[in-house]
Amino acid sequence: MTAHAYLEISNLSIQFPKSPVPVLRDVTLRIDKGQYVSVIGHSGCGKSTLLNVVAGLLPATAGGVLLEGQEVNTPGPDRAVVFQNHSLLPWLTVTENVLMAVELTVGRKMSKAERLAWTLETLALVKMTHAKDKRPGEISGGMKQRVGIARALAMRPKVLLLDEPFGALDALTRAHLQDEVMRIHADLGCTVIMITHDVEEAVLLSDQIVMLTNGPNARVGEVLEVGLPRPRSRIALGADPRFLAAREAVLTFLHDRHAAPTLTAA
Ligand SMILES: Nc1ncnc2c1ncn2[C@@H]1O[C@H](COP(=O)(O)OP(=O)(O)OP(=O)(O)O)[C@@H](O)[C@H]1O
Repeated sequence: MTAHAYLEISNLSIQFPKSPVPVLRDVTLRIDKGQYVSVIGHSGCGKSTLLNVVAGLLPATAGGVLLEGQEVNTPGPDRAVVFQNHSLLPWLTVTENVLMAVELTVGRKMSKAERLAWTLETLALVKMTHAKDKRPGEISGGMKQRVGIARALAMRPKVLLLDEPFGALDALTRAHLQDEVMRIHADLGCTVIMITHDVEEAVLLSDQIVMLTNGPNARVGEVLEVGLPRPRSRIALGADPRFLAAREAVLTFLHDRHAAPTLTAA
């Protein structure tokens, strides 16, 4: 018998109750501790569904997920999710939004002062100290997403699950946040699974890119190892043949071999 990987998704199939076919079929992935893994595939192929199973928000129809050998079947602070739309509580300040997550998870054994210190430390990690007393309505979209990331990081999760975290941001803000997430990943060493539609983002950030085939019955079509050394600079990589080759491989998968269903049907 082979040893378990740090995070192991085994023969996972998901079928929603009223659907005649599974969304995902027989998905198997082995992810090492500290790896940054992106999942890419056409709209509707089941990326969020996969992430929700790892988060423990959705049960597997067949197969399952193991984290450090333990079966995942409920949500837990060891797996924190960041969604595309930050979902901050508008009546709480930035500090209070993060503090709430701390109080519900890692802060249970801390004093009030320790919880606040932990919260402020996490806000510093995402460079949001300057806006700690503002409410979500008073800060930009990019800043809200930073707070959403801080709220997840405040739990110091083993696995950070990012569901298109930069999808709603303009290109410049997006680039800044990608750089921040790369730095945080290097600093904290957490394992990351990120869903994205952006091929360059996937190559820039990831150790591994998991490409899903079109749904229903989506499966892992290919896994690309991105061997680019870290730390990575977007400027330097722009002309790096290894970066360009990785980008080309993902684009070929998505647009030649597994074109969007609407395109092939046309
Ligand atoms: N709770 C649910 N009940 C029934 N069907 C669902 C449910 N959630 C998702 N689906 C269906 O499962 C399929 C995969 O959805 P999912 O959101 O995982 O795709 P995705 O790859 O993340 O899409 P996108 O890139 O557009 O966000 C879709 O056909 C969707 O309609």
